Amino acid sequence: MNILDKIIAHKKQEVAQLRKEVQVEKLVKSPNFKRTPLSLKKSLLSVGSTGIIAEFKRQSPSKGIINDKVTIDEVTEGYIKANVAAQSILTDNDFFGGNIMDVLKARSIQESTPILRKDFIVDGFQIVEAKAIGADVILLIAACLTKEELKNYGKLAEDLGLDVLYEVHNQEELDKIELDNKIIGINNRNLKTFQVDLEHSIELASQIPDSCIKVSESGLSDPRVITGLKEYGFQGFLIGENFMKTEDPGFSCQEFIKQIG
Ligand SMILES: O=P(O)(O)OC[C@@H](O)[C@@H](O)c1c[nH]c2ccccc12
Repeated sequence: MNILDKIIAHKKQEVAQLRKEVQVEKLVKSPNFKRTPLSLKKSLLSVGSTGIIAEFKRQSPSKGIINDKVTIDEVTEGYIKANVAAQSILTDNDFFGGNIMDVLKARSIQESTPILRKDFIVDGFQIVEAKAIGADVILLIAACLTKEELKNYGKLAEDLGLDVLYEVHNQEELDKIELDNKIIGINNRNLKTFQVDLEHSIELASQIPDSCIKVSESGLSDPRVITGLKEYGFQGFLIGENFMKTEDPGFSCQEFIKQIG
């Protein structure tokens, strides 16, 4: 079994258990559920957007512990100061060391910048939960969902006012998505092998219509690469480890953004 299959199998059990413990009605009553989510699309398209989606990630299956010292509060403040287009926060605990409290805390600190709840969505419950914890955007990973699931979960998110980042790694996955006005993230990292390949992403980008926003994800650590990717029509850049592996991720992000210009 590859790591992605393992994570998904685990996630399905986790959500089944959660569904027994938490009533959807309770989520709907939470204060954050009433807010109007911020739009990732708008943020990425706004004039002068840095395009950087900066991630809070303590650990990962491919890298082990990345940073277990910094707090979500200080990193959120640093990323906001750096003028990121959005924040991405991992909420998977078993493989990435995250939790939903991180999103709740970040939301209580900032109300200006979209928050992506980064998890492996396998159930509509997680989408309702995303809204309840104050997230603005969810991730749908094409590698682990069927065409119907992508459509139905996309629709549920949209009905709740949440934006969706659809993640693909190859043509087969891209073919599962209805490509109109969507935000498409091309993951440079193969989630099954952890191999990172930028070339492959650039090729795939040419298969995405202009009505979509293109986001390049993973393995980005050189500001010059961002400038290059912009020429291929990318408007968003999801960066985690390059910031998180430093002592002060917020500061690293500020310096990085200064270098893109
Ligand atoms: O840390 P990196 O290499 O900059 O990558 C960030 C982000 O793209 C990566 O964490 C990611 C992309 N898609 C995912 C899906 C699940 C968990 C994590 C991810």
